[in-house]
Amino acid sequence: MEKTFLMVKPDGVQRNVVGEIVARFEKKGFQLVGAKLMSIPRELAEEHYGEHKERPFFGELVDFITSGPVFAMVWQGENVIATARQMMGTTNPKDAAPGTIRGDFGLTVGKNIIHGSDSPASAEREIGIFFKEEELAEYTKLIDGWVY
Ligand SMILES: Nc1ncnc2c1ncn2[C@@H]1O[C@@H]2COP(=O)(O)O[C@H]2[C@H]1O
Repeated sequence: MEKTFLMVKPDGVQRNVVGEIVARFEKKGFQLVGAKLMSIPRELAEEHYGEHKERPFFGELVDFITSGPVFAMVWQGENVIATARQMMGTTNPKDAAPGTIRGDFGLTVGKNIIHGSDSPASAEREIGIFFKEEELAEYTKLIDGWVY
């Protein structure tokens, strides 16, 4: 079963939408296998956003993601990487469709509420950066028979 890394960014935590975001993925049928509220150390933020190192907004991005606690999560389910990105909406909330997380809660690309892995390789890398093996729960939900 596919896993992805999702993170409510500092703006989402401050704006009290953690519960609503978790509820959306739960209601969709995905399974939460790991979660924690945490402050990201600068080095971890730089590693997480390493692919953007040469971008002009890199410093701003790292400053922002370390500016307050984030809610880091691992979710599991069929096609969860792509489906979660659809549920998040486009990176820039100004283009995100209503009904998506960024479309409903965000206004600017710098404060776009949520991050989600964009491929199986980045999901594996990001889960490994943020979570230890023992922080992830493997369990069965009886309701899965009504989801799949
Ligand atoms: N022009 C920009 N200025 C500031 N931040 C940006 C810009 N473009 C992209 N980003 C951020 O860079 C982030 C990289 O991955 P995220 O999906 O977390 O969401 C992206 C945006 O929040």
